[in-house]
Amino acid sequence: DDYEELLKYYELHETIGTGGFAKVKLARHLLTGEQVAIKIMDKLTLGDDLPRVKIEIEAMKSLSHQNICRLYHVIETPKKIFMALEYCPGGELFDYIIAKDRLAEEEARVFFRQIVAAIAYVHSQGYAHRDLKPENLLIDAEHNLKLIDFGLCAKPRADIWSMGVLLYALLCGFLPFDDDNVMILYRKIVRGKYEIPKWLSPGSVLLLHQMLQVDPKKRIMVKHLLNHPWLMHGDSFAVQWQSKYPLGHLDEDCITELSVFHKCSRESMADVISEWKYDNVSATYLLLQSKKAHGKPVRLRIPS
Ligand SMILES: COc1cccc(Nc2ncc(-c3ccc(C(=O)NCC(=O)Nc4ccccc4)cc3)c(OCC3CCNCC3)n2)c1
Repeated sequence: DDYEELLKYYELHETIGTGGFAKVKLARHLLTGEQVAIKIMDKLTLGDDLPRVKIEIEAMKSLSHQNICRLYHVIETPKKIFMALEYCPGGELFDYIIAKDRLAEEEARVFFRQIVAAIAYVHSQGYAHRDLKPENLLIDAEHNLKLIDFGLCAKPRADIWSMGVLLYALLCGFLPFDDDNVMILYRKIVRGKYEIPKWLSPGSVLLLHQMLQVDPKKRIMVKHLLNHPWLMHGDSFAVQWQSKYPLGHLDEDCITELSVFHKCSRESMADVISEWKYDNVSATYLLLQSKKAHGKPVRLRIPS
């Protein structure tokens, strides 16, 4: 059946989310013991969306960044597409903001710097996010943000306004433009007027004004956000948006552990990994790299 291949490498646990055309389940990768999110899509349900899904999966294979959920493994069967993705134990930023009512300016700044870094990186790879919202930003084990669910379109300008809405939600705990009636909501958006709560600092009010401009030409550009005074407040430095894990660089310890496990030379192991087939070798290498980044031993489990 369609799950046979998947269950060779993962043990499946509870469903952690259901989106439009996908279900996301928590799972554990057997060889490394690491938790992953398995995104399950049904080809029949996808219908005409299948080509777009394939394009986005190809795009995700080239997106490797500390603030973007990593793709580890793709398994395609007659009826299903499975994607093993980075699991974020902290859940959605949306729930985190609700639980805290709103974030202090310092915490909002740390998170917002990570959002700007992720978007600057996605743009540098020639993509734009289509659906920036607190539900699509997850919190990892080190309390860092990870961007998910890319709808890939080439309208980078659209992302600045969405980032302004996100920053407003972080600082205020509610949205700048909101209404149950979608026509009233639309009118509020094109009018561009929003409430400025008394707790907002003058610096944050100015930045929001620069991002929430109705006229896209008047909006601040991502490259000017990277060293914007509000983002640099305190002794911070400009946002370091480049990837810490460029695809070309392979980690020696992970190669060694994999070559010992597969009883082959380190050179041939490095060659196999560099093919980036997004099979179990890719998943095992990337999950070993993740273990190392989290201070865990770079070790594989002997299958029982
Ligand atoms: C602990 O409690 C909790 C509670 C909640 C979550 C977690 N953790 C947690 N970790 C990781 C994920 C995940 C990672 C990556 C991707 C992804 O990158 N997709 C990108 C992607 O598939 N593009 C794409 C490719 C082809 C076609 C179309 C698009 C998708 C999902 C997750 O999901 C749960 C959903 C639930 C609904 N809101 C969004 C998150 N949840 C944990």
